[in-house]
Amino acid sequence: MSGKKDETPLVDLRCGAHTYPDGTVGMHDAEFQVYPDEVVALVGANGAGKSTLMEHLNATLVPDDGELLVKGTPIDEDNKSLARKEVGFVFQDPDTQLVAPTVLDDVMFGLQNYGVPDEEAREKAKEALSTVDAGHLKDRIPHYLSGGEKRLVGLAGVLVLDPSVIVLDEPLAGLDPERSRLIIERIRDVHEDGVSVVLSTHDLDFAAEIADRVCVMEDGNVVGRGTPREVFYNDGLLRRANLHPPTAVRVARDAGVGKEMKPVTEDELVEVLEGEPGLGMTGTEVLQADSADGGEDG
Ligand SMILES: Nc1ncnc2c1ncn2[C@@H]1O[C@H](COP(=O)(O)OP(=O)(O)OP(=O)(O)O)[C@@H](O)[C@H]1O
Repeated sequence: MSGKKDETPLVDLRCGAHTYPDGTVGMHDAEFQVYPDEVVALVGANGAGKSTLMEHLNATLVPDDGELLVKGTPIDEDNKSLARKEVGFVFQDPDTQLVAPTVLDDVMFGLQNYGVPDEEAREKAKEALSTVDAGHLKDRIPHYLSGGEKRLVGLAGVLVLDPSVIVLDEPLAGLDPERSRLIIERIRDVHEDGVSVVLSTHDLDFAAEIADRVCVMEDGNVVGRGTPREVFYNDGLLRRANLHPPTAVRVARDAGVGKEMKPVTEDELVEVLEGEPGLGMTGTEVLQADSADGGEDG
């Protein structure tokens, strides 16, 4: 398990239950913490409760019973703005977030809501856009941007508020490999700048590559958590949650290697395979052969 437990969490959610207005229980008996300086991946099958949990982290949703603490402060009706300020949410559907006539106006919007004067807001918004390599988009109409561009602008709109935590719902959904790579790099930059990141994903290769901790959800509950190595080599847990292990785990097993190191990423797998005498293929060749076979996705 990750050694974060002694630190005070930035966000501490205890949710007895969350019931939607139509009576569907979206989440129950769940606890979830976000610690300083970490990337947490939330994984689980469709309908497992990932979005429901994430929307509790900035008090967009509130538990029927339970509580949310942000930096140790309990959040209630009167101080939800603290949760919104500290925990920035980047929606899966970027159109939900982009409302202003231009990209720059959009990124300025949150700051103006907090009473930041226009000129200062404009400068900060430009800075946030360049942080995510989207400065060139500032005069565009948000609605007409590509999916990847919208995702970057959504990220800038959240970063400009200087949050402690950003929450990204399926940040790679619908993106081509190049755009995905760009978003992954930006997430890494944000993390290096000291912001903790929570993201949900169906792509376990991505989770293995980016996360310090992985939390597994099933049927509205967090049923397992640990480092990527702990979670992705836990067959019983993955089966229970209807998940398939990441590519590196499957290939290592098929090749009968890596029992000590337990590779979870492509780079770790290559390292293991290249150290393996008499394999007959380099690590890269094995990976190519796996993808030519149409290696099943997580
Ligand atoms: N607005 C809503 N009204 C009623 N039920 C909802 C609502 N939103 C989600 N649910 C239900 O809550 C449960 C958890 O849904 P949630 O969207 O949190 O899952 P998820 O893990 O994010 O799924 P996916 O991977 O498909 O996005 C599901 O049974 C879903 O049908």
